[in-house]
Amino acid sequence: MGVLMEVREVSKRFGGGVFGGRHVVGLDGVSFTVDEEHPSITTVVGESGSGKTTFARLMLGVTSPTSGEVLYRGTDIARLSKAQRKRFRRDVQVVFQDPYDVYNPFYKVDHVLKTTVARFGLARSGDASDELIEEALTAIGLRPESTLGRYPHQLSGGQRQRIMVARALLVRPALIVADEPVSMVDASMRASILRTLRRLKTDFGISVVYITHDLTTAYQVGDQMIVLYKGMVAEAGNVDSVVHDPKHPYTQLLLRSVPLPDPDAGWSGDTKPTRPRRAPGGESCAFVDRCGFAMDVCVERMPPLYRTEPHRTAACFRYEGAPVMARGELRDVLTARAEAEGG
Ligand SMILES: Nc1ncnc2c1ncn2[C@@H]1O[C@H](COP(=O)(O)OP(=O)(O)OP(=O)(O)O)[C@@H](O)[C@H]1O
Repeated sequence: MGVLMEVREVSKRFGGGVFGGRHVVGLDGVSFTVDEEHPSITTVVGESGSGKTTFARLMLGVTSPTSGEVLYRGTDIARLSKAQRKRFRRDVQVVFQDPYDVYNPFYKVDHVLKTTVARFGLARSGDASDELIEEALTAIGLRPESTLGRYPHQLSGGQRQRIMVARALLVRPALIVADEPVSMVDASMRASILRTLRRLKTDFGISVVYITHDLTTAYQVGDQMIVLYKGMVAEAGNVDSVVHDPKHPYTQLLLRSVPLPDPDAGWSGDTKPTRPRRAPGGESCAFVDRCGFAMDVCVERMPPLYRTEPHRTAACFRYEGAPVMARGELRDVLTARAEAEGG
């Protein structure tokens, strides 16, 4: 027991190469921990290109960091032994944005579930396999008799996605990384899938990293939130306080553009884009060109993460005076909440 996964000061750059061309920053110095004893739902939000998918791919080990480490049970995932890798593949499951891609259109949906049972050796007989599959479908609110025996195209996008959640649940993972799981699903199904994600935590003790550009669903499903901007953490903390009292002007901007379930939810401050002030070639706050609060210091330096409260942090000079977080301390900010709540 203890720490299941740790993302430690991870950065990912694309391109550049040996000839020194321009590189693109996918992720920059992000730290994060998944604690096995205190399952939690962490939402990672940000607009297109903010680094959300890069974050997911790093956690899944399908891409490797340019610097920093991704650890699974204390071992760098690039250096797992065969046995550790097998366990990792089982412990950490993924649900993708578009479930249709995962299905083979020539096979009934049962196939994708049976393959998972076989791959992980979850059952000793066909009957035991069927039983497990039915259990998983029922647990996520699907009726096996109206789901099994059908082809992918005979089900709705929402049903296909829920089968993907059932598939992940089959192996009883410790963590599910869900990358935009409801963005292709209609509104009625969306709420039900989000409820299912929460039940994964409450009923099965599974942590979820929920990746989305949609603050409304992030608010509905998450315990804690990491707001990414241009690959960097702009703000992080527990979902309620981030949404009801956003600290970073970028989060405030994001919140201004979405209808929240709570109409009384206010936003502190007023962020209007101002004229670009970024110093050419200089290091400045990544958000300075869009920020209505930009000060001289924002053009001169990059803001560190300030720990505005024990479980909150924001990379913004407006909070100068609050303790500056040490490298990697983000995991403590988010863990502090999990500990405070006992899960
Ligand atoms: N394989 C790649 N090669 C080059 N650049 C990449 C690659 N993958 C991502 N990037 C760049 O890294 C940055 C972060 O991309 P990423 O896909 O992680 O963002 P995102 O927040 O998931 O966006 P979206 O919501 O559009 O999927 C972007 O600028 C993107 O163009």
